[in-house]
Amino acid sequence: MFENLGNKLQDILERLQREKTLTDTQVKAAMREIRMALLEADVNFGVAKEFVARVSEKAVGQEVLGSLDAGQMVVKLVHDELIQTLGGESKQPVLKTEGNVVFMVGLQGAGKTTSTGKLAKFYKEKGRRVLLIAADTQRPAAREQLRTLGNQVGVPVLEVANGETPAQTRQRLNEFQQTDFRDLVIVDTAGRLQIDENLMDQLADLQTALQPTETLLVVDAMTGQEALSVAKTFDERVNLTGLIITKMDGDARGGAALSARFVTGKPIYFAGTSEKLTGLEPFYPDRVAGRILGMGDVLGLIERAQQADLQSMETKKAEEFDLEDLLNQLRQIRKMGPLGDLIKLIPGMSRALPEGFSIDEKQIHKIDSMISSMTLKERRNPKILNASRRKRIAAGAGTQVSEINKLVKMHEQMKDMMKMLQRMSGGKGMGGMGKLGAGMKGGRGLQPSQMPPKLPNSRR
Ligand SMILES: Nc1nc2c(ncn2[C@@H]2O[C@H](COP(=O)(O)OP(=O)(O)OP(=O)(O)O)[C@@H](O)[C@H]2O)c(=O)[nH]1
Repeated sequence: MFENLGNKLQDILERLQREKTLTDTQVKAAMREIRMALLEADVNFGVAKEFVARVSEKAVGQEVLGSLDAGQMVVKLVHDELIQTLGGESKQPVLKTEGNVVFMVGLQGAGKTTSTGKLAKFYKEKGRRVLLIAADTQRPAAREQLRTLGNQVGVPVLEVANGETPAQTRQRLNEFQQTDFRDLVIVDTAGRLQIDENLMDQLADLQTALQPTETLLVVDAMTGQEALSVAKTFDERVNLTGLIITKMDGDARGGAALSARFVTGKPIYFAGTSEKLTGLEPFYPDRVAGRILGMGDVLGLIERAQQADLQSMETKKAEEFDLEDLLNQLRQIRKMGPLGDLIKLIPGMSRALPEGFSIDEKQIHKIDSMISSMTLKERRNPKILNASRRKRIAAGAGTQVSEINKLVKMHEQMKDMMKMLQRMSGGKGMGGMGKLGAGMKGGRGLQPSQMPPKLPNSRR
């Protein structure tokens, strides 16, 4: 997601940065290109127009033209404007101590049921007592899907029976609460392929009965900004409070996320980043803007590392990090999401990597079998592997010698990455990184003032 847009914006901005000073004509030309790049990424026309108008206006107002670091100032303006377009400050549902009811609405296939399961996991891990309600009576399989997700997360699921009235559902919820009190109830409602009156009536009735404190529209990023066209109708009938954008891990162009705030007027609370239950992240406009401009997302990386509970990394020094550790960590990291995504969170990496770069998950399996075919001594110091050992290990793992060579190289790169992270944590290992994250304005991400001085070098 955002890869094409990011590359284009970075190219335009890099060109500006190479100039000593900027003329009015240069800035205007760049703004036209930015607008084109946004439109090609399927961003709403009005959003693209306003985006460029605001950056241009500020560029004039701040007397960028003629100033010495004009290019860098434009980068900052674009970065700031991206943050604003994505919603400005990160917003999250405000939960009370008890009595929280979250309604999940959206079109069929948007990812409602999956996101309901993910939210249950997210909040359960925050100490909430969650109950799920499977209210999708249109599609019996959806109730079964939610039951399975509930089992996986370890939260109960109350299933709405066919023909049950909203008042009866309320009654059953009250009875449930008396025997097994829950402070957060998440309701997976019925979806349709298209908006239909009957569905809206049903949702509105259920809403009146259950009185949700949050009503979240789930939208599919792969559908592009078109996915947002339903928001108005949903909002008119059930008063949306926020959005969840799913399938941000796909190759969607970014139009939905970038247009969402402008088109719907609602904040994006969460982004779905995989099919797995762990694939849900609170949405941070500043971090996403940083990723689009190739500035990475160090805080996102730290959070994932912490969640993966990378115990040995806490104490290991980068130089000591060997293939045995890599094997253990890979098994942990795989729980956290695709490695290709993690690497792109490192500042500068999205530009440094070859176009279309991705890590095949099968590749990770292969790495696992390659390391498993080595002796402990070799895992500790892979540089001792001579040609014949590399050949035998490759055969044992069902792969080529070139793959073993790549693995040894990747190990070195990982050590470099760790060195960088450890330097940032003041040499305290990954354990210290949490303190760094917490120290950064409530861990909300890099602020514009903390931007790297230049955009990372392109693939020149
Ligand atoms: N890659 C990816 N796939 C997702 C994500 N969220 C949901 N999906 C997939 O999208 C498909 C549809 O998801 P569901 O949760 O069944 O959709 P729904 O909106 O509940 O659909 P109905 O119950 O039919 O209304 C499933 O295959 C999910 O695994 C995501 O963030 N990333």
